Amino acid sequence: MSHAAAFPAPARATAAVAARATDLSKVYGQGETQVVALDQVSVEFGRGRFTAIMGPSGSGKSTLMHCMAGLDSISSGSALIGDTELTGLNDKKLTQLRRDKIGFIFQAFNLLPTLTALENITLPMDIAGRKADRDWLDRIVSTVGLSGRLKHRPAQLSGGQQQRVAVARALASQPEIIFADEPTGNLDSRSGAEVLGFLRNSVRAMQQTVVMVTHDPVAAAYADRVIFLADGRIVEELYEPTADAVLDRMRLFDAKNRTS
Ligand SMILES: Nc1ncnc2c1ncn2[C@@H]1O[C@H](COP(=O)(O)OP(=O)(O)OP(=O)(O)O)[C@@H](O)[C@H]1O
Repeated sequence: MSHAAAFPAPARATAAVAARATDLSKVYGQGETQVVALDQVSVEFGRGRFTAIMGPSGSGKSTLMHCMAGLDSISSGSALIGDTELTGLNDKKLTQLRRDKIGFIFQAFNLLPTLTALENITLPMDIAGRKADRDWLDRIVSTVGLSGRLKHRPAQLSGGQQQRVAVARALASQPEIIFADEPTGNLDSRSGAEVLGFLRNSVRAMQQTVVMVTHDPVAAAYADRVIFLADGRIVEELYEPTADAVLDRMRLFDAKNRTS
């Protein structure tokens, strides 16, 4: 009997996928003020892959990320993190899932000002009552280039360094998936490149799964794959993107929008 036959297809498919949306819809409001923010979106985020989500303002990028991360409820369809279906989880279970399986990186670094860099990095694990794996932590801290800065407080760090602390914090617990919302939006291009390079490294060297919302074609080019949203639907995908290829697609969508 072949190995393929020994492992049923759904189990193998699940193992390679860190998160999945199936016919996911999100509707805000009712009646005349109703907005369909996501319209039956189906997408898989492969484990150990770096995916960028792009699209015009209002196309549903943040909504997709928030629904997948259990930060917002979904109207219909399903959203899975690993094998866990988010719909039906109560608030306590959702909080646990976010804490244990998901890492977050936001545009505003969201560090606690009174804690040192190291304390910020280990905070989520401290709250969860989990001990950070020392070797893993050392590896993250040295890869992210913060070894000499661990006792500094956020105000004593540059924007790029602060965001690298936030990236290290997201990586510390080796989450199933990291969601990054415009992680370089507040950074100059050099600091942004450092943060993105580090995120890409964490995918290559540590098999981390990263999903990142961005408006920036240069940032998107760090990803393995770019998904384009328009009006709450996935309209295009690009693998191994270059900034130029991403820019071309964006221009194409703009032109289509102007003529439709
Ligand atoms: N809480 C809410 N209540 C009502 N409508 C909302 C809410 N949040 C988002 N929307 C609407 O849903 C649609 C998708 O919004 P979303 O924030 O996901 O877009 P986006 O692609 O992330 O935009 P941007 O690039 O501007 O951040 C928009 O039309 C928005 O106005």
